[in-house]
Amino acid sequence: MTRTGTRPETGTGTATGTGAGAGAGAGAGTGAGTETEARRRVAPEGRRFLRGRKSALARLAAWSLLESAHTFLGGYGVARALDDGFLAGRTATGLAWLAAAAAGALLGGLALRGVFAGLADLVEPLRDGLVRRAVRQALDRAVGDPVRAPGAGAVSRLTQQTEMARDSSAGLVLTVRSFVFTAVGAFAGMAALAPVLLLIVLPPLLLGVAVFLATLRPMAAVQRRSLDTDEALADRLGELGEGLRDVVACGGQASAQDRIEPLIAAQERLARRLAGWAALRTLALGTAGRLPVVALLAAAPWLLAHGVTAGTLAGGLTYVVQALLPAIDSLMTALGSAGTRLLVVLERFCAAPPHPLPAAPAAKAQQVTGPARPPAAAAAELRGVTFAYGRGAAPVLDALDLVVRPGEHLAVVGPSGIGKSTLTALLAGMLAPDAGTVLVAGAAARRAPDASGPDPRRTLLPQQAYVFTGTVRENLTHLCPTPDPGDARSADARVRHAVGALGLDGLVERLGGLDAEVRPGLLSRGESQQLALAAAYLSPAPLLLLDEATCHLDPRTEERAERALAARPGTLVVVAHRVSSAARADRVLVLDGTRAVCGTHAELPARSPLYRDLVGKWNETTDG
Ligand SMILES: Nc1ncnc2c1ncn2[C@@H]1O[C@H](COP(=O)(O)OP(=O)(O)OP(=O)(O)O)[C@@H](O)[C@H]1O
Repeated sequence: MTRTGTRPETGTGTATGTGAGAGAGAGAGTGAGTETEARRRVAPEGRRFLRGRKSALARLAAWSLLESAHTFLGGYGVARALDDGFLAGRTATGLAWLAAAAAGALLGGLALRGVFAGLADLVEPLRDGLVRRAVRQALDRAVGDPVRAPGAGAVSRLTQQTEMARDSSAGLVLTVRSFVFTAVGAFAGMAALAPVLLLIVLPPLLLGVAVFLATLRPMAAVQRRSLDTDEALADRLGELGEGLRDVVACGGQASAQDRIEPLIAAQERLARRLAGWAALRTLALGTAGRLPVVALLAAAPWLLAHGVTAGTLAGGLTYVVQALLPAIDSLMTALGSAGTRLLVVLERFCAAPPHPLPAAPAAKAQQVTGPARPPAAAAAELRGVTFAYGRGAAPVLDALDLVVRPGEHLAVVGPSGIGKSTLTALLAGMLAPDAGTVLVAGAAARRAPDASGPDPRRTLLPQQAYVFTGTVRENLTHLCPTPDPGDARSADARVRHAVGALGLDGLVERLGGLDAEVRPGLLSRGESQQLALAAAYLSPAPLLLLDEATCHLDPRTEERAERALAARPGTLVVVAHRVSSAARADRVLVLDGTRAVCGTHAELPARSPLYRDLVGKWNETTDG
C-alpha cells in the first residue's frame, strides 16, 4: 500500500517566494489594484491582532494623553508667561508659567518612557507571530515538495522580513500615535488661546497632509514592484551563482545576461520613479509643516490689530514650530517608508499559502510524503490508485498517490515482487486501476479501446528488450514517426547522435553499421538492451518508462545510458535494480509494502529503513 501526499503546487516561491519578479514588468495601473487587494488581505488580520491586544492599546493611549498635556502646556505656558508675566511686568508670574511649560516637558519625557514600554507589548507579539508563520510556511512547502522547497536563503529572507515588519510597525505606532496626540494637544491649546489661530494654521496643514496622502497609493505600488524586482534579482543572481561554472562551460553568458539585465533596468526605472514621488512628498511636507509658520507670521499684524495678544501669537508659533512641525515630519517619513514597507511585507505573510495542505489520507492508505504537482503540470500522476491481480487478491498497490513532474528523473526501488512493474504498467496504460486515477500528461493513462497505434505520450521499455530482424537503423527508429524524404539527413544525424550519446558506436560498428541486418538471436541480452535504449532515446514520447531495462548492462554502460536518457527532453521513470541508478535520479520512490516514501537520495536514508539498508549494503560493496 502506498501513498504520496497530494498537494497542488504553483511554484516556489518563494514565496515566498515566491511570485518574485512577477511585479517587475507590471504597469502602474495594476499597482493600485494590488495595493487595495493587499490592504483587503492585511486589514482583517490586523484588526484581529489589535482586538486581542486591547489592554496594551489602552496603556499606550493613557501614556499618550500625557503627551497631549505636555504639548498643550508648552504653547499655553509661553503665551501666559508673556501676556500675564513678562509683558505685564510680573516677572515671577512669567517665570512660573515657564516653569509650568518645563514641567510639561518633563511630563512628555515620562510619557515617552511609558509609550516605549507599551510598544513592546504590541510589536513583539507581532514579530513572534510572523516568525512562526514564516517557519510554518517554509515547512509546509518543504514537506509538500522537498525538491522545490524554499532554500535557506528564502527562509532567511522571510525572517529578515519579520524584523522589517517589527521595526516598521514600531515606528508607525510611535509616530502616528505621537502625531495624533500632539495635534490634539496643540489644537486644544490654540482653541484655548484664540480659535482664530486654527483658521490660519489648519488650511495649509490640511492641504499638505492631503497631498501627502494622495502620494501614498502610487508610491506604495512602485515600492511593491521594487521589492518584487529586488527579490527576483536576488533569486536569479543566486541561481546564476550556483550554475556559474556550467554557464561559462556552455558559453551561456549572453543568455544569463539577458535574464538579469531586464531586472536591473526595471529596478533602475523604479528607483527613478520612487525619487519623483519622494520629491512630491517633500513638497507636501513643506506645505503642511512650514506654510502654517509663514501664514502665522504674515497674519501677525492683522491678528495683533484684532485683539490677539503677542503672547497668544508666540504660543501659536510654539505649537506649530515645536509640536506640529516635528510631528508631521516624522509622520510623513514613517508613513511614506515604513508604512508602505510594512503593508508589502505583511501582505506576503497574509497571502494564502501557495501550497494548500494535502487532504488527510484515508485510514488504510500508506503514507508517502513527497512532492506533488497539479494535474495539468504533472508528466504522470497517480491519485489514490489501488490495484490487485484478481478479485479477492491482496492489493499490490493501495491508495497510491504520486506525482511525477515534467522533466523529472524518478527512480522506483523496492524488493522483488513489491509492485514496481505493476506501477510502470499502470503508467503505461497497460493495466487499469481497481480504484483511483492514473494520468499521463493530464489525461487518462489508459486509452480508449478504439485508439490505434502506439500511445505517443509514453514509451515503456521492459526488461526483455524488443529487437527484431531488420537493419540496425530500423531497430533504432521504430518508435519514431517516419521522416519526410527531405528530412532524411537530419533523421540520420539524430540517429548518429543517439548512438554517440548512449556509447553504441562500438556495437554499431561491430554489427556492420546502421544499415547492417540485425539477427536478434546473435545479440547478447545487454546488446539488445542497448539497442532498445537508443530506440527509446530517439522516441518523441515525453515520458519514458524503464522497467529494469538496463539490468543486463554493466554499471558504467548503465550509467551512461541513464544519464543520456535523463538529459533527453522529457520525463524519465526508471525501475532501478541498483542503488547507483537511484542515486542519479532527482527523486526516488521506495516501495516497501508497508510504507512508501518518496524523496531525494540524500534524504531517504533518514526516512526509509529499507532505503537505509539498501544504501548501507551498496556502500559496503563499493567500499569493498
Ligand atoms: N499477471 C499477474 N498475475 C498475478 N499476479 C501477478 C501478475 N504479475 C505480477 N503479479 C504479482 O504482483 C506482485 C507485484 O509484481 P511486480 O512484478 O509488479 O513486482 P516487482 O516489484 O516489479 O517485482 P520484480 O522486482 O521482481 O520485477 C507480485 O507478487 C507478483 O507475483
